[in-house]
Amino acid sequence: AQLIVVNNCQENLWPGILGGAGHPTPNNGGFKLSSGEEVVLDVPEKWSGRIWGRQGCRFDSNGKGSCDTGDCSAQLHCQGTGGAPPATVVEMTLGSSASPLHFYDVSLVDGFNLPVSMKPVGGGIGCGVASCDADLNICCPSALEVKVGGKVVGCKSACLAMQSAKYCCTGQYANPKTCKPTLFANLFKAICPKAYSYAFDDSSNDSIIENVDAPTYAPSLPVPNVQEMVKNDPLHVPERYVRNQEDGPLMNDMSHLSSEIPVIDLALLSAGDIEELKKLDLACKEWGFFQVVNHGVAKEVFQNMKNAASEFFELPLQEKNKYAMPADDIQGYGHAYVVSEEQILDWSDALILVVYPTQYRKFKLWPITPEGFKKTIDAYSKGVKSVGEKILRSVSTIMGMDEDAFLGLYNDLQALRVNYYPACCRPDDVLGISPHSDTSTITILMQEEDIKGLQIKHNGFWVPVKPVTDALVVNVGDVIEILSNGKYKSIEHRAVANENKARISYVSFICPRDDVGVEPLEHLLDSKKPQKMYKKVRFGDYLRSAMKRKMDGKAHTEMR
Ligand SMILES: O=C(O)CCC(=O)C(=O)O
Ligand SMILES: [Fe+2]
Repeated sequence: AQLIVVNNCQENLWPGILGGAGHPTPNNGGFKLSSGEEVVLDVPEKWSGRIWGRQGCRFDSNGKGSCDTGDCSAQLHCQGTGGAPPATVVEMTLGSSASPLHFYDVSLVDGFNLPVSMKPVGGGIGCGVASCDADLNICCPSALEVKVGGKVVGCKSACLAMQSAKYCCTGQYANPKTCKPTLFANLFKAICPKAYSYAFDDSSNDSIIENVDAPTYAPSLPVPNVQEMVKNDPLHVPERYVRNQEDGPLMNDMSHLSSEIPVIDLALLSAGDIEELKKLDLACKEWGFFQVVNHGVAKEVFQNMKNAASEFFELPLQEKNKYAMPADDIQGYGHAYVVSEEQILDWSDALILVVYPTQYRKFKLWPITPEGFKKTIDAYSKGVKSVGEKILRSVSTIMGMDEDAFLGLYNDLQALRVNYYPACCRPDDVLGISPHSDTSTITILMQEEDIKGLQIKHNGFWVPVKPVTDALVVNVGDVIEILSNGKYKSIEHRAVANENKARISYVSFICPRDDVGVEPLEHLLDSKKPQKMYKKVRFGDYLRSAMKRKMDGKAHTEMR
C-alpha cells in the first residue's frame, strides 16, 4: 500500500513515522516535507503504525538537532522512537488487497500540535475522513499551552499537563468505567469530533463497518443452558451429562505434581535470560503447560474482566440470550463442539468472541451489559495479545529463529472464550469440559484464584493446575506441536466441576489466519528426526475439521 503525506501548512514540517510491533518503519522514521510538498511512502499490506508532524525543526548535516513539537530523540530519522507530546498522531492498521478495510484515527490522546486528516484514496474501505483539521492551538486553555517564542505551538493533553492517574487513565482509572473524558477532552472533542480524544474514547471509530469478510465456522447443535438448568433443578443431573466412568476417577493424588508445573518470569524471559529460556524449553517439552508471572498486564485489567464477566453470567437468561450464538456461528453466548444428539455434554456454558483482527469483531454479539463490558473485553484482550507476542518471541528464539519469526503469521487471530462452569451436585459424574488439546498456536488462560478446575495430562495422570496469584496459564497448541515436529507438546487437558461453587475461566486462543499452511519447520529436521512427523495443513481446514468432531482427547494432528 502507499501512504501519501501532504504538507498543506504554510511552514515546513518534518513528519515522523513509527511502525507498530513487527511492522517496518519506512524512510528511517522521518524526513523533511516542505510547505506544499507531498511524499509517497510504500508500506507492506496490513501495515500498522503511526505518523505525526514535527514542526520548528533544525537539523545539522548529520541529522541531529531538535524540533519545537513532536521531537523524537533529537534526530531527523526517528528510527523506532515516537514523538514527544504534545503531538497530533494518525494511527492506522491497513487492510490488504484481499481485505481492503483500513482502520485509522486521528488521536489527541497525546495532545495536539498540528491539524491533521486522513482518508482512503484509490480504493479500499475506511470510515471516511478521520481528522482534527481545526487549529486547536488557538483555543488551547492556557494551562495546557506549549509556547515557543511567545507563540502557542502545541496544546498538551490534560494527562501530560496534570501528570495524574485521573487524567492519564492509569492506576485505578485504567478502565472505561472510571476513565471519563475530562473537561479538556470534551473541549477537544467539541472542536474535533472525528478525533480520538481520551484513552477509552471509541465513539469515533465504533462506527467502522464490521467484519467485512470475517471467517465463518462450523456451527454447534443447540443444547440446554446448563446454568439455567441448575438454577431450576439443582439436585438433578440429566443423563446426557453423565460422563463415561471408564476414564477413571476425576480426582487422584497427583496434586503434589501441581507445584512442578513451571512458573516463568516473563520479564526475565523477554530480556533473553538464559535460565528462563531453558525453563520455557523444558516446559514446552515436558509439560506443554506453564504459568507466567511478571507479564506486565495491570492487575485492574484482569480484575475488571472478572468483575464484568461474573456480572454478565448473573444476568437473567433472556438478557444473556440477546447475544445468543446464531445457528450458523460459534460466536456469542452458547456452546461449542456439540456435533451429535448422542454425545455426552459438558457441564458448562460459554461466551465466545473473535477479538483480533479487530475487523472480525462482531459487535452485535458483544454484551453491552454490564456497562463497559465491551471496553473491558477490548482492554483484556489487548493485554493478553501483548503477553502472547512476548511468549511467541521467546518460543521462536528457543526454536532457533529470529525472535519475530512467528509474529504476524501464527498470531493473527485471537478468540476469547469465557467458560462458565455451574456448581454440580454430583461433580464426580460430569465434566466441565471434556479432555481435548487446543488447535491454537498458544492458549492463554486466566483462572480464578480460589477455585480449582483445570487439569492437565502428564505422564498418563491428571494433574491439577493450581492458580498462582496474578499469573496466566499458557499452553502449547497444536500449531506449535506441528511446527516443532513434535518436540513441543500440545497437551490434553480438561476442567472438572465443583460441588458448591461455580467457576469462570477466561481462555484466549492465539491462532494463525485461515490461509496459513502449518507444517514442521525444515531447519528442525536433523539426524535424530530426519522425517516430518506431521502432514502440512491449511490452518482454516484444520480448525474446521476439529470443530466438526466432539472434543475427545488428543489431537486432530495427523501424523504422516
Ligand atoms: O476452564 C479451563 O480451565 C479450561 C478451558 C479450556 O481448556 C478451553 O476452553 O479450551
Ligand atoms: Fe483448552
